Amino acid sequence: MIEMRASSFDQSISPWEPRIFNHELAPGDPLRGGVLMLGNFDGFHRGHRALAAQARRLSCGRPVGMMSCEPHPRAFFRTEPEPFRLTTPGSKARMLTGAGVDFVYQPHFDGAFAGQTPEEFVQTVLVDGLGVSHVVVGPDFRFGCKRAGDLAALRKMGQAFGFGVSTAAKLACKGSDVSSTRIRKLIRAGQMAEALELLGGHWIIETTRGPDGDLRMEASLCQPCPGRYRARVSGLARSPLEIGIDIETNGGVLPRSPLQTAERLFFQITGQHG
Ligand SMILES: Cc1cc2nc3c(=O)[nH]c(=O)nc-3n(C[C@H](O)[C@H](O)[C@H](O)COP(=O)(O)O)c2cc1C
Ligand SMILES: Nc1ncnc2c1ncn2[C@@H]1O[C@H](COP(=O)(O)OP(=O)(O)O)[C@@H](O)[C@H]1O
Repeated sequence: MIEMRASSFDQSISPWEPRIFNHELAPGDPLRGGVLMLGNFDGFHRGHRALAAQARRLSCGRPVGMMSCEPHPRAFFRTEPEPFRLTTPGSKARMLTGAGVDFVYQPHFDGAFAGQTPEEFVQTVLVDGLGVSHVVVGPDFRFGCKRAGDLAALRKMGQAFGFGVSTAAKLACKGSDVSSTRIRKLIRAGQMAEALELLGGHWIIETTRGPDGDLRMEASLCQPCPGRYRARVSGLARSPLEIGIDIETNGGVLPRSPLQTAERLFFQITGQHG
């Protein structure tokens, strides 16, 4: 376990958003041969960012990718009360900006995908489908049918198939691991400042405009306590960069400054008022 420091991740590279796809890579695709991080990466918190920094350090110019299943396995298996997600695919891509991640492999998580044995997943997805040269996982990463595969199994298969496997110590804050579950609890409990610290300083939420014209958080997103938050909004030519937003109990989002009309808006929450 490594205790978190104020600026322990590298935000300096890849200012663009990653390429997102859910299919295998054709022979000759420049993304084949990459370094792939495995997990779900909901929220892309500072533990995830530490893993991404490690993948980037190992890459030596090879593409860096992230696997991120859709829907989230916890939604598929109904092991988490909804709504729980910290990121939608769109907001996760924005959270990834600047983190040095070139692509997101986003397979559809269904019964057939979940039913693959660890060996089938490695052979079909990692080796044949993506042609990975290296994978990076946290020490507790599990994969394959009934979560049968672990780090030791992955290392063994890496040797057999000729790809490298690296891990990183879990990043911790105040003595406990940084995790998506911990951040969800903080957000629900109204402890936004601490949640934002673990997320790396900001949380990007996706909103859509309902038939009544009001903005609402995407239904799958974890609901913060109602209240006023500081936010930045991007992609609107004539709108202020920094605004206040009120988040209501039902996930309604009311900007405190007039904004141009848009069907879909991403707000980067940076703090809470009062
Ligand atoms: C090929 C593959 C198959 C999986 N099959 C299962 C499964 O049968 N049961 C399960 O709970 N999770 C399965 N998972 C999901 C992961 O183990 C998943 O990350 C985990 O359930 C949720 O992780 P968390 O509890 O660490 O958030 C599978 C993942 C992969 C990549
Ligand atoms: N605090 C952390 N430090 C380092 N790696 C982490 C941390 N939290 C998760 N990981 C790793 O990141 C990958 C994605 O983890 P995931 O299970 O999606 O996140 P979480 O555990 O936060 O729900 C996995 O390989 C996991 O082991």
